[in-house]
Amino acid sequence: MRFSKLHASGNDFVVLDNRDGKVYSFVNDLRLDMKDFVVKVCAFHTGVGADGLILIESPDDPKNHFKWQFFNSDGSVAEMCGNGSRCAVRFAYERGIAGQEVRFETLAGIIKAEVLEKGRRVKVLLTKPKDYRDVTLDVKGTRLEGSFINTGVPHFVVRVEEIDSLDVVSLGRAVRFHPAFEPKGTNVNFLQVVGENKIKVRTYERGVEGETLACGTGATACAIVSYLKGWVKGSPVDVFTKGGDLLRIHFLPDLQEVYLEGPVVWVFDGELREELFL
Ligand SMILES: N[C@@H](CCC[C@H](N)C(=O)O)C(=O)O
Repeated sequence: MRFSKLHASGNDFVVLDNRDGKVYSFVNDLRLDMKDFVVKVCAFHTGVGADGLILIESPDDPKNHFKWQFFNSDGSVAEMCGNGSRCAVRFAYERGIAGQEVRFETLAGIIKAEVLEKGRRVKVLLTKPKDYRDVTLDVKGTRLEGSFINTGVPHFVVRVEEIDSLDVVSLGRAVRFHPAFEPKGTNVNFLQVVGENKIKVRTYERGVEGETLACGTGATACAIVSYLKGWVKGSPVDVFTKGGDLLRIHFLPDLQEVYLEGPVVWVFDGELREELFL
């Protein structure tokens, strides 16, 4: 089973072309379910290793170039993934599934994207931010006065003064499973303002259950909350990620359009063997 490995600012994904349904046949023939398949493929050391897995499928509406199924590395399905979108768009562009302007179907709605620099950069029009509210939590003896916002998937955002020394995994896990966000939980983002229209972000990701090197919808959530709180002046906001890459978040003043832009790397192509699943 052919696969490709791409990463967007260190948020890495296994991408498979499932337009002919072959991935489902492969999984069924092995008497697996998709969750088992995803967990084994995404496992570091014993699998390919990735934060998530993306299936590229034929669109329901022919006006769109493709539909995707997005899975976190724990096998859970997420409605959307900003960095995964950038990888999926690069894959579709290089495989001739789409041109420079791309439209694809997700559980969060139709996502439009633009291919830049022959796919080495991709700019994605995310879903309109929604469900914005302030949230105060007491976790592990710490009071977190933050905000909740949905930028395609749910995000909790809190500003801190010193981000590098933060125990993101411990605090992040406590917030991710907090009753305030039941039943589906939330991604957890910490941000530090590091300049005019510049923030640094670290993210504990739902479904990866750990800190990732970048989170696109998380970076966007932090940029939008920073704008709404007046911590930055406006668009574009530069987001420095854990992995060191810079993501650029563009948006209209009324937030009717919000874009995530950044680099994409196509790492390698490979072949999944059945023995991985035995
Ligand atoms: N890394 C992604 C977010 C992927 C989904 C997230 N883990 C969730 O389950 O909500 C991004 O770049 O947005």
